[in-house]
Amino acid sequence: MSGLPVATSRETAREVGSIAAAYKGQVFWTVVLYTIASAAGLGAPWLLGELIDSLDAGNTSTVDAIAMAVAGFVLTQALFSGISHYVSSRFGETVMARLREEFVRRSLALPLSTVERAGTGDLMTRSSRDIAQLGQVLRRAAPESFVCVLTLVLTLAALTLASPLLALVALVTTVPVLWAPARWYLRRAREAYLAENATYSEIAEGLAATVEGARTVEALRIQRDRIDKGQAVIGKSYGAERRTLFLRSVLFPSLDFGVTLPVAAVLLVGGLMYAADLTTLGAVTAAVLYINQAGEPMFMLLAWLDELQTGDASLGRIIGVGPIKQATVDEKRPAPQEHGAAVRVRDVRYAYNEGHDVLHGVSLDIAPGERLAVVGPSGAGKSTLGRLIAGIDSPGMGSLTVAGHDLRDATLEELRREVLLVTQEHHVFLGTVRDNLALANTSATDEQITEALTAVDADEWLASLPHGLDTVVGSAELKVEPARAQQIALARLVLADPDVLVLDEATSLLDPRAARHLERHLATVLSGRTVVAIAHRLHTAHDADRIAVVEDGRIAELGSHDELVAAGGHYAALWRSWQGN
Ligand SMILES: Nc1ncnc2c1ncn2[C@@H]1O[C@H](COP(=O)(O)OP(=O)(O)OP(=O)(O)O)[C@@H](O)[C@H]1O
Repeated sequence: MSGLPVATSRETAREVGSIAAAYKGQVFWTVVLYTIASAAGLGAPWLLGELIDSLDAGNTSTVDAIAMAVAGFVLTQALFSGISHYVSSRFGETVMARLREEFVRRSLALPLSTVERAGTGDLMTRSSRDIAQLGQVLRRAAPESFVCVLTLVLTLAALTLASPLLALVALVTTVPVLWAPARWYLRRAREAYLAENATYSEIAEGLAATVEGARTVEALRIQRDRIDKGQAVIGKSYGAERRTLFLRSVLFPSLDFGVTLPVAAVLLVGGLMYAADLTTLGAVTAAVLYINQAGEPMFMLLAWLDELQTGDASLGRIIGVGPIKQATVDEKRPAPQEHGAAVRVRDVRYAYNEGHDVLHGVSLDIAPGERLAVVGPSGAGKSTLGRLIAGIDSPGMGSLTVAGHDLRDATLEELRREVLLVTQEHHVFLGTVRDNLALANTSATDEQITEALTAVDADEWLASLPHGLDTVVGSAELKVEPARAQQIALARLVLADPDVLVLDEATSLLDPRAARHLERHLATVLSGRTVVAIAHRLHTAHDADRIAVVEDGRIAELGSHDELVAAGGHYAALWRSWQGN
């Protein structure tokens, strides 16, 4: 199982840039408000230095005025900090909403085969844990880090004004001590957090598979095996968590040291300077207060770096899900005037695992509106061919077009309009019958939904429901029988009304008589659409315009029922044994 892709650091940086550009106004006001709040915080130490110098000079008349001014600065800082927090939280929530919506769009635009290969656990973890982690970064880490940087720059400027020499002492004792551990940490953190998050996906995937397959696990008595597998993944996750914990346990003590050292150095050098009459007591006091004040943002900034790293890893996982393929107005293809599209398959090869082709150069032309049945032994490659025609997988070699278009270039909307696949697996979502059917066509009226259910012989079932289309289905109490779910899936197909339909054993759960009745009824409703019907029951083949017999990944026979029976090949043998049964 291969996980979904993760965006590179450059791609996440580009995404952050595009978010900042999209919310210029909010970013601007957040910066302005935080700058005012941070600048106001610098007034008090300066004034306290002034106060000490005045008292040192025996002047007490300015004490009240300075105390009032200090109170004014403190109040201004508190007020603007509050407003800044409010503005940045709103900004964070807005961006989160945008990212969540984008994540859903990206996930829905993923090719089914990609989701199948990645497993649902990865998507689930990205949509829950990663989004929550990113929310924490946007709401707190990003604005707080910004405030820390701003406060540090302004504090350094104020410190330089108070005493350039002491500012130099502070810089010399801080930067090298913090630089080395921060650099060491940053070089390792992204990879380590990505690895940690990937293990959460694996845990979720394993749990989801065990829960979904609980019956099979019970039947095969493989509980121990599932538990062992779960524990192995948890062990891996524990290892990944220990790695990030190790990184943090090196970073944080270094930060503590790097923040305390300059205070001691400035006190020492400032004391010596004062003793040598090179500075005033007020300047040393202001310098020490500034450095002390800078300690907290410095420590916080490096601590937030940790959060920013996890946020970066989460953003990479969220936007890495895939680009959103949207047709521009020019690219949009005109809707076909008539239903039914030609399917052209040319020398198509396909392998699930490299080097093991399951289709060995299939070529096939299906005319618009033709019904082609595909028959053949189990494992011959019929479903694989169906998935390729439906655009779920792309051919490894060769070309495949529907109405002249290569499905690889199609947007999700175009794909939906052009070709749909119905297999034996169907899901009935918890909701009303109407909601379940309108999934295929959100603008469908009640009348159209009823007609679609009639087309698949489910009209009597609908009439028997206590609240008709408003009846809620899909929960444990209102479970829909698998055969009924198959009818619902086919009714969705009628509502979606694509040009090409691929039916892979789509009526296999119905009894043969009901299946044949449904297929004939459906054929009338869908007349004119191109249909590829993969079938085990040969009555489907008998009713089709042409039949393709697939054997060992190749088309072994192709022709109408009568032609193939007359030819006396594999199909004729199959038909004889089917009739015998
Ligand atoms: N997801 C997959 N990963 C790997 N191999 C696969 C996968 N799906 C199918 N195969 C293999 O590809 C080959 C063709 O399978 P396919 O399902 O297309 O055959 P089929 O003719 O539809 O069989 P059936 O009638 O049993 O459904 C088989 O050997 C099968 O084991």
